[in-house]
Amino acid sequence: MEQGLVVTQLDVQPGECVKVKGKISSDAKGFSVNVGKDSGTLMLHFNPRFDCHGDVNTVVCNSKEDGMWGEEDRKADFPFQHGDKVEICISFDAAEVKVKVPEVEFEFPNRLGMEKIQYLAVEGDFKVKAIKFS
Ligand SMILES: CCCO[C@@H]1O[C@H](CO)[C@@H](O[C@@H]2O[C@H](CO)[C@H](O)[C@H](OCc3cn(Cc4ccccc4)nn3)[C@H]2O)[C@H](O)[C@H]1NC(C)=O
Repeated sequence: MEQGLVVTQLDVQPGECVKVKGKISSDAKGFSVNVGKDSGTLMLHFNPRFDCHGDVNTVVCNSKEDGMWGEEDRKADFPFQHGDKVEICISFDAAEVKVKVPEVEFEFPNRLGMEKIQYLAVEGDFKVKAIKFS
């Protein structure tokens, strides 16, 4: 599998936005957008699953602390289709992380109380076209 996009040395503050624009593969099984301190300490692992890990058309969110996954949070909405071009906007504050996609806004607790995003990684069946910080 191709290595996805990884961006380090970021300094994204509360209220600011990380925008990831890209295209979901036409045969996607799943993809993930990860933000946090580094690969082992994630504020949010945002993982739309078309058909993987036993899930079908399910968004799974989680955190990771010192390399250990937290408790998964499965969302009710699945606003993605194979081949979609999407823009995913992630912002946060002391209490929660928000993930805005067309038509739906997902929320996830800022379990680790992280005060900045230093790391972004996009993995799986998603071709990144652009990223923007605003
Ligand atoms: C019921 C007992 C077993 O539970 C299962 O345990 C699996 C292993 O921990 C859970 O799957 C893991 O869930 C994590 C989030 O909680 C992550 O999603 C783990 O994947 C990390 C990962 C990303 N990637 C790159 C990637 C990303 C997207 C598509 C393709 C590759 N490779 N591995 C993924 O392997 C999976 O979500 C979990 N299922 C349930 C229902 O709890």
